[in-house]
Amino acid sequence: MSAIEFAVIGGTGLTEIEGLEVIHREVVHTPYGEPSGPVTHGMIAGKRIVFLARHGYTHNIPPHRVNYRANLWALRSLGVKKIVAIAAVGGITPEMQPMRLVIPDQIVDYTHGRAHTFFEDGLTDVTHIDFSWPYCAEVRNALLAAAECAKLDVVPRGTYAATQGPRLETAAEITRLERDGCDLVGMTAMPEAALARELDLCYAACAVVANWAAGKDNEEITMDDIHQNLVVGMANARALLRALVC
Ligand SMILES: CSC[C@H]1O[C@H](OP(=O)(O)O)[C@H](O)[C@@H]1O
Ligand code: HPA
Repeated sequence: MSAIEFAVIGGTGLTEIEGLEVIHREVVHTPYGEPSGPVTHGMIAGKRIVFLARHGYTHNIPPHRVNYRANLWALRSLGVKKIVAIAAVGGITPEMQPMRLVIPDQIVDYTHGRAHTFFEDGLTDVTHIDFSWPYCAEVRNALLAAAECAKLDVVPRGTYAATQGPRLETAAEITRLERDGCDLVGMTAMPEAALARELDLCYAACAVVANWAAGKDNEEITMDDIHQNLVVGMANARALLRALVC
């Protein structure tokens, strides 16, 4: 069988890839415990990919409880080298309008208490990865090229603020994130991106703006609005994934 081209980690609004020709689902056990669910092997536009739903296929695992280490370890154990993460986010700066796709290029980590490294068991020399550029250029560039090829509107950069959740932020917290230089806010980029780097996996993300972040318009943030925006945004994200393998 052909090699896996890349893995997709789907998040809120993408617990399966419509149009994916499923080959089989594989339960993978790891030294770090169980991943969020079985890994789905499938074909998209004639290429082999694997898919994993970050919050579980029934979307029941909150962001601070995702076993990020098991997810990344499982994908690598299957031979995955490249990962596209799909992530719903709140938009902070004016370009980051609901339903838009963004290919972020930076992260600020505000999470705490998550298992965030593979290098802590004392079995290897103390290891400090370079994380100056947290997203892998090769997959980022492939996403940008796919967007151009499919004529999809994407914002080509943005700083992702990773918050702890599961609650949404206060308006004052969003003001602080904006002051810190953040454009987008979500709850899952960390430790996911850093763990991918620790395993030498080429990892980049497509963020889908689900709502204006707290205080950015005068409306209450409702899950109904988020879901409606994600229906449109995720359809574009799926088109981007198809273009990635065309
Ligand atoms: C209000 S939805 C918040 C939820 O959606 C994002 O998940 P993901 O990054 O997996 O798409 C965000 O990080 C939160 O977990
Ligand atoms: O406003 C938000 N904040 C944090 N995470 C999110 N994921 C979607 N929207 C948001």
